[in-house]
Amino acid sequence: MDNNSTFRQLITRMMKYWKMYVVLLITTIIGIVSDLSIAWILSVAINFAVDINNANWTFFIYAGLGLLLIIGINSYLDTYVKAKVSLNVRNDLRMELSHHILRLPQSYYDKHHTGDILARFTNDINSVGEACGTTIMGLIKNPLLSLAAFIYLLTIHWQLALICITLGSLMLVSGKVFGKLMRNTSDRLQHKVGSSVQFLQDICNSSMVIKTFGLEKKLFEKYREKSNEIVSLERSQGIIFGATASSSFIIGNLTFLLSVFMGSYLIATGSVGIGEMIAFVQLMNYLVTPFMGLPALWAGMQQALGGAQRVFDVLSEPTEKAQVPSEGRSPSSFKYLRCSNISFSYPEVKERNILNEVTFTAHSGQLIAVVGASGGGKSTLFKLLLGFYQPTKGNIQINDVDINEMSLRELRDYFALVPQETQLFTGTIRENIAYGNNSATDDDIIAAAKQANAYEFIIQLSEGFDTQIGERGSRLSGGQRQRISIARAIIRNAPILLLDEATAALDNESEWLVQDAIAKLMSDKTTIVIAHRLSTIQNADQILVMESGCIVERGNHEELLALQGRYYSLYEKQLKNELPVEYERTVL
Ligand SMILES: Nc1ncnc2c1ncn2[C@@H]1O[C@H](COP(=O)(O)OP(=O)(O)OP(=O)(O)O)[C@@H](O)[C@H]1O
Repeated sequence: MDNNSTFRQLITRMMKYWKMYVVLLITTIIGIVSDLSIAWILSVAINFAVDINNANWTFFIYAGLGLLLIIGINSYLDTYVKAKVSLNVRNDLRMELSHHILRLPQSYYDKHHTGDILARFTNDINSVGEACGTTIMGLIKNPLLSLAAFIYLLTIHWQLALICITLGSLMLVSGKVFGKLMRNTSDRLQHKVGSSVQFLQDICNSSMVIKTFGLEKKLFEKYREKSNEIVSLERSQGIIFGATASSSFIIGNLTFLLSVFMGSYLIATGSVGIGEMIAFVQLMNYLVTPFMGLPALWAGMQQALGGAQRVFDVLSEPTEKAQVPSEGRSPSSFKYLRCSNISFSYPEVKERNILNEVTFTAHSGQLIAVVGASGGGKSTLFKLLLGFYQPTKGNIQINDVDINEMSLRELRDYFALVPQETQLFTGTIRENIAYGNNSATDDDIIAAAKQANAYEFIIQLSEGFDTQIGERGSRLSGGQRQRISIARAIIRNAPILLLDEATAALDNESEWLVQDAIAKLMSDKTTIVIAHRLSTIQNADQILVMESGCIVERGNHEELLALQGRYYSLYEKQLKNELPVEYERTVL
């Protein structure tokens, strides 16, 4: 995305507040007229002072006081509206970005670090907001003020005005050069800041591993390196800002001094009066100061455009497939799910097939177990069922409908998911269970908690269902987290349960509670389970053994044992020293 297109996109968002910008244009014009009026009043006052008999002091005092009042009100309005427009644009971008990222495909999250997305939400949006208020209005006001001052100067002494404007324009050249440098540095800086936020996020998410493995020193050194890179870029930015400011200062003040010297000469030769000359000097101030500010404003704008580009880059990422209009199919009428010859490779590694000609059918009420070595493609199969990715070959049907013909919402309404790593949200237990079903009542939440064997521990907590569970449920034990996750799936009451069995071992009591909760959840549901403990799936109607993306064996427990193949050796290896535990379920 180039600068122009980024700017166009930004303007589109700003135009929503065109009325505020009209107010700002008016306050800008009033500001400019007030500034020039001060110069005019100065010249009149000095002339009065020189020619005391002609003085109309009453007019002078009223004009001065009136002007001060106008400037005061105008500057309040100007500052307030600029702040308001900034915060509105910031808020709109935050809303737009959050709405968009919630709809981005899973492939986006597989590719991007969340820290990077968070940096766009904070640093980038803030700098864009600033640019939409103070910076852009400065870029409009400064040239206008300079132009108005210049025109006024022309009326006083046009030759002198032309000399001054020629010198002053040199500042624009410096602004252009330094603005470009600033944009480059700021892009690199934003990138580094994003990467350091990612790193910090990883640190915060892994505090227990860091402490246990004694990684504090190593990670601190790594962070120091990242921080040093940021410091070095910020230093470059400081140098560019400094060079911009000092070149503007030198050129501006040279122009100013020149005008003072030449003005003194003109007074001495009687070409202009003292009043006019004072006005001239004041006007030079209005000509030069805005000019001096322009390069820094321009650099700030470039920096903000860099941030805006990073925000728009995310916004231009395509969201999940366009919603197919819902046919009103009801998940409760579920009869079967069929995968027919599905193959799949991830977009980044197209040449590697993760799933190969996978075919199976799950009829209503059945328990299908998927087992096999790590990396065999079991979780990928779930991602396809949930419509996170599309198969590269073959199709998936629910009842008689290809899932591609359903809206994603319609498709996902068929499923409840219990992921391997419980994904809970910061908030209360009540909120976390209720995420499973928007229309859940308090009674539903309590019933789900009871069914998930979570009720007992919840009511023992001081705040009960209103207990805050901490970041991703960090204030709960592993087993408690799993039971909340199961309660969330229970309350969803979807016909198909996708269960990715947790690999983390729990103590016997906790393990029993979790397995009992899962068994209750599975009763009267169609369940597809990724099983890591073969002891839990001996009741399964069909067990699919996956290896390198292919189903290499299928059948029930007894049939597969009798085959004496892959499943048999897995079972032998795993169950030699394990007590068999089975999920009990009610088959419809
Ligand atoms: N987003 C991704 N992009 C590219 N490759 C991926 C992605 N996710 C998984 N893979 C690869 O796909 C293969 C199958 O992964 P998958 O997670 O489906 O295996 P699995 O059978 O569920 O493993 P486990 O039992 O360890 O959870 C692996 O080799 C993995 O490296």
